[in-house]
Amino acid sequence: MTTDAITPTRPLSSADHERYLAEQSPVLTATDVSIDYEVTPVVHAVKNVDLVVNRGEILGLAGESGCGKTTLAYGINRLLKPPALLTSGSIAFHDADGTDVDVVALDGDGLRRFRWDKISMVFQGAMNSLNPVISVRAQLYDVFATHRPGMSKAEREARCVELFELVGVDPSRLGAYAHELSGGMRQRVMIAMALALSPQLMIMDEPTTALDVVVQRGILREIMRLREQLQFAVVFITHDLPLLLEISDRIAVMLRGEIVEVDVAENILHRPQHPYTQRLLSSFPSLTGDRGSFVREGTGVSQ
Ligand SMILES: Nc1ncnc2c1ncn2[C@@H]1O[C@H](COP(=O)(O)OP(=O)(O)OP(=O)(O)O)[C@@H](O)[C@H]1O
Repeated sequence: MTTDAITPTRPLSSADHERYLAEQSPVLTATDVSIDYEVTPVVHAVKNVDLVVNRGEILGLAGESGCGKTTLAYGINRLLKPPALLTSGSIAFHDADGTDVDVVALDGDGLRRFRWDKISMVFQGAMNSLNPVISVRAQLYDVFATHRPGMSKAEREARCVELFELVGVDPSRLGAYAHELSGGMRQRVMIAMALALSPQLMIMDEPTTALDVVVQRGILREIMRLREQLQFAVVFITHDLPLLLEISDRIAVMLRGEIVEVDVAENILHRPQHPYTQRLLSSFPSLTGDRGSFVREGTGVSQ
């Protein structure tokens, strides 16, 4: 049997997963989301994805490079640009104030207000996307000027200090320019910016991949501590499954644009259902005790 032969109408999951879902309250529900890149030939990057993100959880999104993780994240946050096109689906954001926001219908000011305020994103390679010619303080001030125009200068400064303390950077570095900060610090600053408006959901796309393991660990611990303290949900995207198993409440596994399995992390590790999940796990010998073949032999997606 090949993984191609398995076209579930919904991702594989377990009773534990259903129980977990039933006990949580969702912050975001994506239904039947499909995204194409309108190039020749068309790339069907995301195919009929259903995904629920619960308030305060860390949902890991796993899958090899090119499977559509980033495209899905951009779709959820309405950041797609041509040639990418959302061809089907609905995305509902369940605000803490009790209202539901139809994310697909947002535009103009409504969309600008929604992004960063409700859902923020730490992009792949974000640490290189700080503006090099203004201080990090000025960049944080910009976020407040756009989204919290009523804030006084003293309030902005106090919030900047608070944010730096939250992410473990000495507030004395607020006046620094990007090139004066280490990679790890820049990434922490990006996380501070993503936290600036207290979003209910943060999407993190390979936020620590470019960092060395010690710095990476420090930042991951910080993210886990922060989400406990501040109660935001995280969609954490990476191809690093062992890392996801450590930090996630649930994990969704993506293969060629589809979510093929979603479950609590414990079940993904010990009782994976889908052959691709099993293969992905076996490619990390440290997880299974066996020698992995996935990476070594490049036997990625076929059985
Ligand atoms: N601008 C584009 N034009 C055409 N195809 C694209 C474009 N951007 C991405 N794709 C294709 O869409 C598919 C999904 O890409 P995407 O970047 O979402 O995957 P990913 O899982 O996030 O991978 P990575 O971890 O490498 O970022 C891939 O086949 C990719 O080649």
